[in-house]
Amino acid sequence: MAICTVYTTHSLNSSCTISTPANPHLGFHQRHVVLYRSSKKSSRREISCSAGEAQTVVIGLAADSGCGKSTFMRRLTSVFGGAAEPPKGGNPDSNTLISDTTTVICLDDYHSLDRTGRKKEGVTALDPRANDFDLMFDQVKALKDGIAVEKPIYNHVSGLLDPPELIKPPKILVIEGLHPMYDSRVRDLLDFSIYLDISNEVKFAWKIQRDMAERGHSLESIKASIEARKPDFDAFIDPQKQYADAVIEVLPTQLIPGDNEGKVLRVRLIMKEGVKYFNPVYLFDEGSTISWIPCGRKLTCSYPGIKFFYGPDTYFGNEVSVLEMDGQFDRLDELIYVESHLSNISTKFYGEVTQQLLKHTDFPGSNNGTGLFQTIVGLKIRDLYEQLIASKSGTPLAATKA
Ligand SMILES: Nc1ncnc2c1ncn2[C@@H]1O[C@H](COP(=O)(O)OP(=O)(O)OP(=O)(O)O)[C@@H](O)[C@H]1O
Ligand SMILES: O=C(CO)[C@H](O)[C@H](O)COP(=O)(O)O
Repeated sequence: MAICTVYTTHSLNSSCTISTPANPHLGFHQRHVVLYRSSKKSSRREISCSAGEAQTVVIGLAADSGCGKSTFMRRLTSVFGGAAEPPKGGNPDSNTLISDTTTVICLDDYHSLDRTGRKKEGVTALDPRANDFDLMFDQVKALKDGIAVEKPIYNHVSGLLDPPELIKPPKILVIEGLHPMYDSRVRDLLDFSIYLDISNEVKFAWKIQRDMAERGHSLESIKASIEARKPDFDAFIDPQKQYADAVIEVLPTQLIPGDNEGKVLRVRLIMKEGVKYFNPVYLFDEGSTISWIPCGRKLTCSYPGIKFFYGPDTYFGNEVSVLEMDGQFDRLDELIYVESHLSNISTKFYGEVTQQLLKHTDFPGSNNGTGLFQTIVGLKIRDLYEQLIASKSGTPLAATKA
């Protein structure tokens, strides 16, 4: 029997106890979750429990708002099978998504200042002063150690901090949002990290598409909101990319000179070398530098065509491999031709990448490098998870993958 700690911000005047079922995956039996409150600050309380050997695998996904995190999460969850849903019977405005294997928590829930508070203090949500990194660290660590937490909820509808929700330790915990790699304590808990690096031109085009077409915002207000966030984005969000194991960089195409419409994209998958359980994907020949135009007999390409690049590089002083795709697919089923020339993609069967993309043609970016690379990173995360679990249980993994 070990002593475990539950971290909570729950606003109850008196303490109460909830029995929770054992978590079979972790071999962990948690006796009680204790909800209590002594002050407005987060509190911790020790309880009796027995912890098993296995741990939750923690993945960090960083990006600015409106840069495709939700879309990426939907692709990742799909790779593991099963749908991701908000906690059943909970707050309808919860930001959490739970599936059989993964729980995705949104780091907006660790805003320490609500909308009014930020306005009063004159800070944006990107500013570390508007976020509670102590609680974020305590709770991610607790979940990684197999301990349930009472996580706050930031309500994007009301702009208020709602009463917390119970999060049980999943097999894979994804922490997504503005700051998963900002605090070194939280960063050290990550088994793998991803940064979605959307260039200003493309971010603007996506924002217009969503906020103007779907949410009725004016062009001026979209421009003003991007400009207002930019200094804090540059200071606190963008620097996190130096820590990421994989970066998906989205830029305007180079196939159409002077294009800044953001419709045709040049997408780069930057993969750090030497990361445990992560072998970078390569095109044709590992370590070579390759430029490939696949358009011809096996791939239909209309203007402006498709161009791939693969090669070694350095990124913030780290050795990386870069795989790049510029352009878009006319026929998604023909992606199999490209897939068959990629190696280390961690598929379980021939054509799995193509199948995943065909399953979700309605997701934004399915016909270009954003969808292709998000899907590949999803497969690499599945592989990393399986290798981590096998290494802990001492079971060798069957060598099957492409
Ligand atoms: N790969 C893509 N290609 C084209 N447009 C995209 C792509 N990914 C995202 N978008 C656009 O950006 C919008 C936001 O995407 P998504 O909801 O995935 O981002 P998010 O980072 O989760 O946003 P938020 O943090 O604001 O909830 C989409 O509605 C779409 O208009
Ligand atoms: O950058 C953001 C992350 O999604 C949001 O702007 C932040 O969470 C504040 O939310 P809201 O604008 O709903 O008050």
